[in-house]
Amino acid sequence: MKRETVIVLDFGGQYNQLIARRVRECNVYCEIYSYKTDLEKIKAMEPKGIIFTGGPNSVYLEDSPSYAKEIYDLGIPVLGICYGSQLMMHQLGGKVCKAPVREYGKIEVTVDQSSALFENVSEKTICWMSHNDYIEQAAPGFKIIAHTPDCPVAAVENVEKKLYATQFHPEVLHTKEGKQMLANFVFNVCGCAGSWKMDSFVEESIKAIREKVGDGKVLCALSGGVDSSVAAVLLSKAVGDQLTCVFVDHGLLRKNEGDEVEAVFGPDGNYNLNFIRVNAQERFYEKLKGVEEPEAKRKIIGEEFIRVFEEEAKKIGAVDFLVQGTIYPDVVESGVGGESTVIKSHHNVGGLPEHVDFKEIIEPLRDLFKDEVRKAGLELGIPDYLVFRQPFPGPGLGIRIIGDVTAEKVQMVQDADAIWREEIAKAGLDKEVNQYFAALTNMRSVGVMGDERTYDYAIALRAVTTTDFMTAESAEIPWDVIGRTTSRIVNEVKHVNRVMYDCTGKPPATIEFE
Ligand SMILES: Nc1ncnc2c1ncn2[C@@H]1O[C@H](COP(=O)(O)OP(=O)(O)OP(=O)(O)O)[C@@H](O)[C@H]1O
Ligand SMILES: O=c1[nH]c(=O)c2[nH+]cn([C@@H]3O[C@H](COP(=O)(O)O)[C@@H](O)[C@H]3O)c2[nH]1
Ligand SMILES: NC(=O)CC[C@H](N)C(=O)O
Ligand SMILES: [Mg+2]
Repeated sequence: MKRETVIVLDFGGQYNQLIARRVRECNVYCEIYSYKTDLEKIKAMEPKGIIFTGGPNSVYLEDSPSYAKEIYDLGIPVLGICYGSQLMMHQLGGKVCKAPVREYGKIEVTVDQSSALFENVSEKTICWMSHNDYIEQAAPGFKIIAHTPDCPVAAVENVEKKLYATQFHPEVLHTKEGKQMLANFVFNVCGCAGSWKMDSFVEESIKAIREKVGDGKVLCALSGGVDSSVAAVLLSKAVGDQLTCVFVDHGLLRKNEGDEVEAVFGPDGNYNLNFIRVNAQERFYEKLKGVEEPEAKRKIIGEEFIRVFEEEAKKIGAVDFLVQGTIYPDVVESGVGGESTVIKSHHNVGGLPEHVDFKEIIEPLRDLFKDEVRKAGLELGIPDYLVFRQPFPGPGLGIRIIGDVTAEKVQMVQDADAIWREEIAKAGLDKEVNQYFAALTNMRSVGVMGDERTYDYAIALRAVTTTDFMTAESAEIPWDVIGRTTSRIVNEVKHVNRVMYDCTGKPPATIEFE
């Protein structure tokens, strides 16, 4: 019997992997294919259902991604999401145009009538929207099943043809009952049984790594962060002594971080690893001198990392494989996960140089989200305090200092960041807030301190709550915590005379500043 499969057709949305993941959470196997995939190929897979993703384009413009119209006549259920919903309406005779009011963020959606898609969903339900265009008129044969004050067509259905579409994104957690809606599509509309189970990820990965590596040598890029720690422990279980972990101190780490990582993973630490710490501060500062453009900075850091790994590999001799703790969000934001646009080149994906002197890069966590990586970490017996640490980006403070990077600026942001982290921990907020840090805006402004005029830098404080780091909300930190932090920073950190709190969510901002 064929394995029950739902196919996600990728039109360039940012959340495609989330859609696949929600389907997998229903115990239904799911794969993502580009919209450029031939209809015959899709038909041959005999999917139980097809989901069209969102995407940045406008369906009514020429050259926007489209698909063979026959897909709607196969009798296979189709769910269109955002761009996907607009495409379905556009192709089947509805009208899509620029919306008079664009919707962004959480919006209350009113369900107008019962539908297989909305079983067990409240009549008024908070959904997450992100669109500039809208469906002005549904296609003939479709019934409008939900709306919002600014969006007359928030969801439609054609029961007979098993076609469904939502302007909002059910796959993101901000859509309160989105999981239910996707489960409704998968079970009620596609008629899936939900008998597929994800095999034990850890076990399968260890087996696959052993097969690939054989008796070769492996270098693991270890930052001490969650992802590479999980990758390193996984690798060490798989190939033992054939593994060497290399930790690079590029001078863009948080205060005292180099020593802390060494204490855990080094010779006196808890793991029996071949561990090398490379102090590469000077060469990174030299390469970054005077560079302001964020993507240029990311690429320089990405390349320099690799050059350091290559040099270390040469010293060890005969190293074929480089392991990185890359996870899915790194891939999608770098714009290489399918049809999505480049938001920022993560140093370990889009920031990699063209030529890398290893036979192969192994990335065992590449398809997982952060919370899934954490689950794998726990399964591997890594202690809670390591598994639940907040993430820290590979390019480090290099992308938290807007504009050019200097050793003085690094010190400012390190000191401010240490104060912010200390105050957050003291207030007992470190478990609730998923990522928090200080950044150095490149802005200088006038202040007055001790009756003297100052013309100094502004620090921005950031704290966000999120589960998957694909979307995030600015955390509501009590004012007294922000106040205490502010006065400590301006008093204790030289050349800072102003502190701001970033209230923006993601989107429209991102978590990091560059
Ligand atoms: N300072 C570093 N030294 C060596 N490798 C690094 C360093 N920083 C990042 N890397 C490599 O780049 C990968 C991606 O970095 P990233 O910050 O996303 O992951 P992480 O540090 O492992 O986990 P976390 O997201 O929790 O910080 C890491 O998994 C690691 O392989
Ligand atoms: O290893 C990394 N290399 C990078 O180049 C990078 N850029 C962002 N991040 C982390 O990814 C998450 C999402 O960040 P953004 O909202 O800023 O894209 C957040 O957790 C960021 O800290 C990175 N991690
Ligand atoms: N998120 C999306 O899929 C956006 C679809 C389309 N570009 C719009 O703005 O309406
Ligand atoms: Mg990190």
